[in-house]
Amino acid sequence: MHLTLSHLPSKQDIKLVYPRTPSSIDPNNPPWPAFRGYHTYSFAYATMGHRLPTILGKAIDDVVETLNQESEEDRVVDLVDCIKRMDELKEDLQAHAKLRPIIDDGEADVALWNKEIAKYFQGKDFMNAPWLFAEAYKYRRLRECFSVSKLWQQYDVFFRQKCDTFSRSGDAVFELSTRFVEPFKHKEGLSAQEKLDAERLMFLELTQICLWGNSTDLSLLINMTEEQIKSLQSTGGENLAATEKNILGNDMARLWEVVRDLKDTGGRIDFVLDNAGFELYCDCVYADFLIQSGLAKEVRFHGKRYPWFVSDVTKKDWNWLLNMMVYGHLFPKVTDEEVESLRQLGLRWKQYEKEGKWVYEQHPFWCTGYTYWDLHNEAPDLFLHLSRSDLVIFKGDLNHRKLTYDCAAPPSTDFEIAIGPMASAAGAPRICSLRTIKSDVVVGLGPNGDELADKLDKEEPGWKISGKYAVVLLSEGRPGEKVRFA
Ligand SMILES: O=P(O)(O)OC[C@@]1(O)O[C@H](CO)[C@@H](O)[C@@H]1O
Repeated sequence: MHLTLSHLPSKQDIKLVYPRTPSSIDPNNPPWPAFRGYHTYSFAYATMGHRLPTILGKAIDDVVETLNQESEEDRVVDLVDCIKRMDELKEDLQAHAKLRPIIDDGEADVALWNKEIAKYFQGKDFMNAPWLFAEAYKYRRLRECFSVSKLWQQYDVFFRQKCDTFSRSGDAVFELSTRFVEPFKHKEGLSAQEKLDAERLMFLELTQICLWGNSTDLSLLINMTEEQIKSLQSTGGENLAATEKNILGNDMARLWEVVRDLKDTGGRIDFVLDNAGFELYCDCVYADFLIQSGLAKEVRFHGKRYPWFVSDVTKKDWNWLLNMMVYGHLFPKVTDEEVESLRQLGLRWKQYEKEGKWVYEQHPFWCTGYTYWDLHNEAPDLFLHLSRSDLVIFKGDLNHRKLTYDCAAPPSTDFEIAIGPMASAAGAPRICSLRTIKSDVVVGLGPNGDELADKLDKEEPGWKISGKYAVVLLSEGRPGEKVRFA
């Protein structure tokens, strides 16, 4: 039957109003429209449909390599079961299966995961759940493949890749170690103002080194040649001056003022880490300067409890870096002086750890699907802990996505608005996001940011994922105010 309905009202052009009101925001409904895997031609789609299956395929290859080197039957059998579970996960991913609860494998985050799935993602699948959650969920399921095993619970499928990339970064590693092996000290005869100026210049250059150190993120650079890696990691002064123009939202001058004001007493600075290997090494060079110059008396590094988004830092990666610097033979064709510079640097960093000047931490919240808008509610202990810091530096793209709820906020949106409670809750610390832009969300570009983004969309398609551009954004927070929980 065919109805002719010519007298009904015409369809309305319904306009949703963004940002959503705070009470209607939840993990399935971010403040601005979510990125979802089914948005064909988006980076979310490319990641969910292509990058993640490729990453999983490579991870399976890694486990097979380990299996082929194993001799004990019980270990072999147990590892074969891990591979079966990984195969199932890959099938689920490719079939866009529904997101099931995480098996209770004794990890500290099981309840957080399953609560979020039950409350917001019942019936959702890998493609129609928000990209950030679906992607994080995949890494949690990968963890489960091993955590339910008897003998392979701590196995890291990405460990080989992380070590390889660092060992291919020799030029940049020695460029920095030979410059920073001697503890920081001022030239003779400088006035107080000249000393401060020298510290400011050093701080600004090291901030850029720490920022661009993030360019070599393994999950994106699967097929890079050594030459390409070298050019990305170039740490020379000229290169840094040229790259500053690629920082599209740049609060570095204010960042220096914040850090400078800590000088009298020496502050506490926290790094929420991103990638292992070269990026972590750059973070440590930066943190070393903060300690040496007296700007910080304590640096806390926050890493992941288990392998995460391919290259994120775990405690094992942290230990590996420091021990390789002191004892390793990673780099062929190096001079004795270069080896010694790296060893001295490694020894100094280990000493900081012994003295409690550097502390490595791994709160379970960092490996959940929640964005940092929920940190205050879902990890109050962590919020309280961060609120006592003088400055929390979030490294990299993923942390930036989590700070900003990974949604389509206009590029002109103020960073403080985009990060919600992490800026507005009482006691929120000062926050800085050091991020090379590698995915869709872009905020903090200033009043003309929307036009700038439109221009780049037209002239340089792919500018949001190339890692060529960056932001250094600061939120003042509400430090010193009493933290309150409802
Ligand atoms: O956080 P990082 O290392 O800077 O970048 C991580 C990344 O490569 O992987 C994610 C997509 O899979 C994105 O957040 C980003 O593109």
